[in-house]
Amino acid sequence: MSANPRPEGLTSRRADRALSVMSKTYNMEAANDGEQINPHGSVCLEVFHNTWVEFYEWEREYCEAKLAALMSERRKGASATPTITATATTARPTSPPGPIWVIPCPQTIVDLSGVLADFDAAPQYESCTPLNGNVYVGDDPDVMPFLPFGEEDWDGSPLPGGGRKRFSFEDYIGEYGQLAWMSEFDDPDLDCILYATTQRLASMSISYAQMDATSVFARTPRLPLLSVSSGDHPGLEARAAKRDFPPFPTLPSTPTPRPSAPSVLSTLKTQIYPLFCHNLTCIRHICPTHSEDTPYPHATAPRRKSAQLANDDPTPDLCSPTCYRRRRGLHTEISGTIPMSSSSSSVVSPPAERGRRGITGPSQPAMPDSWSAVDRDTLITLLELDADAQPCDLAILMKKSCNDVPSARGATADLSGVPKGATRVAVPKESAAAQNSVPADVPTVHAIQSNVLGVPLRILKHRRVSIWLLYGQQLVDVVKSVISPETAMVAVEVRRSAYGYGLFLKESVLAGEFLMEYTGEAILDPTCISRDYIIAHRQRNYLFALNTTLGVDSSLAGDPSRFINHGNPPDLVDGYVGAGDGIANVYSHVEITNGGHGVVLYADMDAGTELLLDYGPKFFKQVHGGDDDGDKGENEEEKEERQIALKYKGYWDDDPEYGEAEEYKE
Ligand SMILES: C[S@@+](CC[C@H](N)C(=O)[O-])C[C@H]1O[C@@H](n2cnc3c(N)ncnc32)[C@H](O)[C@@H]1O
Repeated sequence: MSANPRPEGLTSRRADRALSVMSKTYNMEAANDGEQINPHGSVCLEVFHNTWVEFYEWEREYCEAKLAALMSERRKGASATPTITATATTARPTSPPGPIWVIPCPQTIVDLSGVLADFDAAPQYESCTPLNGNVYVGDDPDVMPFLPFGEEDWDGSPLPGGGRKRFSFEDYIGEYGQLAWMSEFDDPDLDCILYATTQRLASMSISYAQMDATSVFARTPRLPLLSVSSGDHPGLEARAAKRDFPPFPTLPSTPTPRPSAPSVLSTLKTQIYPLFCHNLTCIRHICPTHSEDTPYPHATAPRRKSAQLANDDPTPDLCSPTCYRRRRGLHTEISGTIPMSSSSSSVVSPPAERGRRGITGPSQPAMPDSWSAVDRDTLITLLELDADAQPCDLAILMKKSCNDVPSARGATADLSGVPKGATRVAVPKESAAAQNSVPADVPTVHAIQSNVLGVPLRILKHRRVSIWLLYGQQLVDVVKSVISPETAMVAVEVRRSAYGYGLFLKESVLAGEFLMEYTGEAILDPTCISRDYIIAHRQRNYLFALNTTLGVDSSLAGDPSRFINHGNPPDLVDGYVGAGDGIANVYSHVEITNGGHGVVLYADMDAGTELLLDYGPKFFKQVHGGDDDGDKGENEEEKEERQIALKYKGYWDDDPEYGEAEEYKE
């Protein structure tokens, strides 16, 4: 592919030299320090050296392949488009002191021949790291991360009174202790190489402790290995947990896998639930106010058979045409209570059940072939929490076909009807009517749902189960992991819109349906304030109110919901000044989601529609400089009010249940 000569051997010659320098330095320093040469030291050095060489060889090929893949789509319709012929040469960063960094830096040469020249200029937008949940940042480090160029005026246009509005450098710099270039450079490639090295060494049965003991990797304060932290610098493992890796062999695949559903759910059952305050509004794991003991609810036998449950749903219209209940005519043809007996002639078995009966006689229905062991465990746990959960709700939660759920549900039950794996509780043999009534003194499925799953129906209908827990001072993802973020979110795409980019639906959604969570960095007030300068300068605000303590900012990390533009409230005749003509079709709500408060978005509309959310009355006036001289004309009180409005541009949820994030106050 490349017309340019590749620098064969260059990288490895340099790396060879580097190894010899490193070995000498290592041995010399160890000798100087009177240390014994660690027998693992040379192995660590050699593996590091080889990994370094391989990484940069791989990186060049990877970048070229990526470029080619990115261009292939464009080429299809653009045969005559001119191409760039050039070779980009990037040098690795030069060396700060330290044994590892005496390595002469190799050059990476990326061949750009064949890259199309006519890329469309994209609308301005902030780059963003993808997230599938809020990350708690709190306060930014005391380092100024952004230095606008001198020529970047407010927006390039003259102000009404003459002159041009410029970025307020002095105020902005005052927010930080030092400038970014004054702080030490953390090379992300070096973390990749180090991490891959440690994985390789581990596979050679060299333990992390042994690697650390060589001190090969820990000689400079910037490179503590694994969990070792020096000063404010987190160890390699802590850094690795917070980043995505490129797909270099032996690096963890991205995104970092979340704990699998069974382990999350069994943790919930055995470890977290007993510590969790049963009061839904309480966020403490050991709660001094609501101190009652709340044991994990006993699984109860289902009181209803699938066919009966089909009749319970008060909102049958929510079902799709493929719903098993529709196919069996249950919505329209059967009214009243379906007889309890499975031998009742009016109850038609779902296809899977019928098939099994034909072969094996009157045995249990089987798990559908497409269901994995994790699916099965998830279903069992959900049935343990609510043995009589609606099959259609389960189908939504599990993202499975409605038709599959009844047979899967049947397959989890043994003859007495208790889900397999559940703690058995004797179910008195009573009349059907008595079984259907909920005894007052037993923690019922409704109580269980209130305690564990939050508001049951709403959550079930909105495709998500979320729970908020503090466990051992850590925020723990619990049930939401059952549903992967991808499947819990409706299909959307980011396209150009009237205001830069916008977010559009790719599938129709129902009234009030859960769309997605607005994720980003959960930041505290001082960080909100220091980021205000950038917001005002770029005139793009991605900061959303979360609670009294935190804002969620998706300017640096977030999900596609960050592209939702503003729409005026439908009942506001003239809209807000400077806010365009669009009408809001999305509403937001602060709810308890996995790991803490989260902003969630709901909607009602057809595929292709652009999602628009009402940013609130003050947003455009105060964020987008309705005031001619910006901050200058404000007194302190006005400034504070503006900053608060900025932070809380979203809707306040004044429900006391979601009031304050106590854990962040401490
Ligand atoms: C959360 S971002 C929305 C995504 C943004 N359009 C982008 O391209 O990244 C909010 C910013 O979009 C712009 N915006 C959104 N809705 C707008 C509207 N109705 N009128 C003018 N600007 C709008 C403003 O710059 C606002 O600060």
